[in-house]
Parts: sequence; structure tokens; C-alpha cells
Amino acid sequence: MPDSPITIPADLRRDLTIQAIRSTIVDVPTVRRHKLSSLSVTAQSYVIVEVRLANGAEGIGEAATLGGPRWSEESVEAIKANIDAHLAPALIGHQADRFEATGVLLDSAAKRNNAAKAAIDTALFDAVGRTLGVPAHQLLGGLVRDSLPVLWTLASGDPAQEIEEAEAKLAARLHDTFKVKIGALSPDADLARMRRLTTALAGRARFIVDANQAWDETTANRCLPMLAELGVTLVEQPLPAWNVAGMARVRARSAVPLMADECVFSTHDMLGVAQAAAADVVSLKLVKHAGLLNLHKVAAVAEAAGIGLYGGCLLESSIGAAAHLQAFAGLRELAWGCEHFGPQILTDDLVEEPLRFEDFRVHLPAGPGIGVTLDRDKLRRYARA
Ligand SMILES: O=C(O)C[C@H]1C=CC(=O)O1
Ligand SMILES: [Mn+2]
Repeated sequence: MPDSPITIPADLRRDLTIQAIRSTIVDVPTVRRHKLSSLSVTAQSYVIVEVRLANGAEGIGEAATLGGPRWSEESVEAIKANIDAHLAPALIGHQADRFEATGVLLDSAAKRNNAAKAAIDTALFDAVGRTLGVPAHQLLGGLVRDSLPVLWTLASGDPAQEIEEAEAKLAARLHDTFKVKIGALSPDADLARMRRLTTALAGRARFIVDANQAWDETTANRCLPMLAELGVTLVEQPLPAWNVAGMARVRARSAVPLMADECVFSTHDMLGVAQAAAADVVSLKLVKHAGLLNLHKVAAVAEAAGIGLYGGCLLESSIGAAAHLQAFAGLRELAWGCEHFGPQILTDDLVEEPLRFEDFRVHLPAGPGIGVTLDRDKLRRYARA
């Protein structure tokens, strides 16, 4: 019997051919200045990727940056240019559900560009999930957890403001663990700042620090015992990303565990860090690992080496944060929780219903794909002219 004019034939409904990929640069202001060792931002810049499949399903993804091409080498301008000229054309006409094969196509179209690739990969998971009516985590192996402990980052550099901010987060039962960005001040000023924070919030909060590569080996060796004495539970990327051997030497002397961040992008980086015994924990991020599937691969290498997992961020909006939660939801162990507070540091979000933060946890959104829906008015409002 012929189909009625309004019925879409099943084979077309399931047609997962990638038809179009669009990229838009957005700038969303932050609620306060956020200072890292070598950069400082008052707005977050993302590239939002929208994918359309032949069946009409659409998917979204986000490439986050921090301070232009300063946190890593990708800026939003470069991400958009490379998506439009090289990455998107490589995928048009291919099947969206062949995630490994699309990864191969992206890798042959461009070296690295991991944030750009991650945004496209996310949009493909979203579009395929929406087509099939399943959440992205189900395409990745299924659910282990549907919420995660989430910390907040203190990064104004002013301890009085930071204590006030932490008190407000504790009172609202949003966050009871704080990551302090160090390295913009001198090591002694940072240690004095850490003493003020840990004293003011003693017994009520836990602290980790992130030096974002600011220290050399002798500084790290001098400061880590004092951070241990202050009860700091984790020190993230104290040395430059290239100095994996130095991280291993510092780690061998340190009472505080070390977390690898900027030194681990690829699975090969992860293997090198594991072989060098340079970290206790690794921070997993889509912008570093080029997509959800690759994030799981990096996690698998870490797991094989007994290295703990931490859900890292680059101050994503609810789009990028939701994509991370989909990937984190299926990891066996995520012993160190996550830091997807990004949506809360923005003055506004880009989705219809932002992520839910409650009881010191961030909750996986329900629904197909990555679980959040783009607010097109917001996209237009924050799109760069
Ligand atoms: O971890 C980083 O290096 C990047 C980012 C994550 C939180 C934050 O404040 O900065
Ligand atoms: Mn970091």
C-alpha cells in the first residue's frame, strides 16, 4: 500500500546521512572576572555546531575555548574556519552513526583541532540519539550514574571575595569542594591566599588547586609540602605540559596527588603519562580528546594504569556540559567527581532548560541525544556579528 502524503517512510526516517553542518561563534559574559595563571576572561567564547541529517533530525555541539588561543592552541576564529573549510566538507554525505569512521574522516581532514572535532562529534551523537529516541550515553555503553559531585572554581584572585563566593555556594548547597586557580600571583602570595581560604572554611569545604603549568620543578617541590599541610587534596598541572618527566619527579616526592590536565590530549599522551608515572589522576575534557568516544578511550588507558578519573571542563555552557555528562555517565569509576559549573558562571545560558545543580551535584538531563535543546533566540543574541 502506498504511504499517505504525510507519512515519512521508515527508511527515510532512519536516513542518517549528514546533510549540513553549520558553525556559529558566540560570546557569553561571565558573572565575574575568571583568572588563570596566564589568562583572564570576562566572557566565554564558544563555537556552536548544528548538524542536520537527511531525516530532518538536528544535533548540537559546542567547542569551548578560554582566553582565545591561550589555554590551548585553538581559538573560536580558528575553530570556525577549520570546521567550515575542512571538517564539515569531509563529513557531508556520510552516515552520522558511524562515529569511529567519522573520526577517521575528521583526522584525515585536519591534524589535531580537537575542540572543533569534539563539537562536531557531539552534534552527531545528539542528532543520532534524537533520531533513535535514546540518550547519547546509551550509544556509548549505557548508564552507570545519572548525577555527579560538582565542584566550583575560585578564580578572582582576591581571597576576601573568594571566601564570600564559597560561603554563598555552601549555603545554597551547590558546591562544597573548591578548585582554586593559582599561578597568576607569586607562589608565596598564592600560599598565603590558600591559608586564608582553608582557615576560613576549615571543616566545611575541600580544596584542590590548579596551577595551569605556572610552576617550575623547584617551585613545585618547595610549595607542595605546604599545600599538603593546608589539606589540599589534589594539585593539577603544576608544571608545563611538556615536562612530564618533571611531573613524575615531583609526584615521587609529594604527599598530595597530582592531576594531569594540559599534558594529556590524546590516548598516546595518556599512555606516556602512565608510563612515566607522572600523575595520580587525569582530567577528561572533550576539547582535549576530540569527542565522546575518544574521551572514553583516554579514560580506558588511564583505568588500565590505575590512574583516577576526573570530569574536567573548559567553562562550557549547558550544551558542552551536557555532552560531558553523557560521556561521564557511562564510565565505571569517576572517583574525583567533576567540575561542570560552567553554566553557572555565565550570565545566561544557550539552552531552553539549563542543567540542574542540586545537593552539591550536577544532574544528567533526561531526553534523547545530549539531553538539552538549543534556544535559537539566545544563539542569535550572543552570536558574534
Ligand atoms: O582546568 C582548567 O585548566 C580549565 C578550566 C576549568 C575550570 C577552570 O576554572 O578553568
Ligand atoms: Mn586545569
